[in-house]
Amino acid sequence: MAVLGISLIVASVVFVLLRPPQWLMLRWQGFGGIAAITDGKEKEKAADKNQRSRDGAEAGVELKGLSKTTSIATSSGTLKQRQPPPTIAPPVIVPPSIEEPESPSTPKAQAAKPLSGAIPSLSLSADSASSMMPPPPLPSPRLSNGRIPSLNQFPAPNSAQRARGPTPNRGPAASSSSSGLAPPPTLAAKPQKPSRQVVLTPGHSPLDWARISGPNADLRGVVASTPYLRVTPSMLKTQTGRKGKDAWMAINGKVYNVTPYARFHPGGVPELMRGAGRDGTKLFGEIHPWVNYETMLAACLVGLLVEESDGKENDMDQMD
Ligand code: HEM
Repeated sequence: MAVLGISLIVASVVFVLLRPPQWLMLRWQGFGGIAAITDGKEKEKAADKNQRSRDGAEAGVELKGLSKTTSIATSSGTLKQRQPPPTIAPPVIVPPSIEEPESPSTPKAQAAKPLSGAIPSLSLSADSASSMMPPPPLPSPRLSNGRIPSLNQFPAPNSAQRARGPTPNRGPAASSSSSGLAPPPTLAAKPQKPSRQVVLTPGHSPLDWARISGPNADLRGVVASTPYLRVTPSMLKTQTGRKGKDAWMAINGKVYNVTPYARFHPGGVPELMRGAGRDGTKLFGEIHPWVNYETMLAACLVGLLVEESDGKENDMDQMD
């Protein structure tokens, strides 16, 4: 029984091989893998070419005319050989010199001749490169000074990330234009200028001044029982620190005796005396507006700066 079944299968296979049905032929044609052989001469020729095409298929040779209708010609009445479907060859470049004119009436399989055994390969010649992706753009032209322009500024000057309008003033460090981490400007910010401080004599440091000008200290230079005075500009003008008199200075409406503080002044005595006998509010604010003069000179407060007429009408002792 098994022998009978195997025999039937073998007979079927032999029959299909010898007389392949039409639908099977079309499918093979779709794969481009069958060629017709018309006579015995061509049969041998094709067999030889098939062998070479199988060898050359891996090398990228092309079978021409395979998409055209082919049939198994039986002009001689003999069963013709059928070549197996070749492997799908990768796209190759066929030089025009090996193209042969085809007759439209006699489609036939034709294996492309191998290029003298050489394996076709892609080349980067000018012709082939023209159909490829264009190369990346060349770098920007050099500047007049020969240097390649670079993005040393981020964001770029024309970037949308850059704020419009003039560059905001971020304090003294903004002039360097390289640091955006400068502290925000405040009224207490200290400008970056060369220091004009002087070397204080021993015993005249800020700590020494804080010690001697404590809460209970009285450094006004007047009789201890004297109340706060109403100081007119003419009175203030006489207190210049010369001719044995103390130096008074008005700052924001308050009059201080700055003589005790002079040798403790970090800016030096001459600088301090520039405001002696006058209203030094503007001068003081131009140099060091951050200095807490009210606390430092609390023990030196003489009185209040008043108008000239107020000083004449009222007695200085009546000042509160
Ligand atoms: C209005 C007259 C004054 C002038 C012309 C003057 C001038 C100066 C100058 C030039 C400096 C050095 C600034 C620097 O570091 O380069 C300085 C520092 C200083 N002055 Fe005056 N000063 C005056 C009044 C005062 C008064 C009344 C006080 C008292 C509260 C005072 C307290 C200080 C302090 C504490 C410093 C050190 C500031 C710091 O290190 O930041 N100055 N002054």
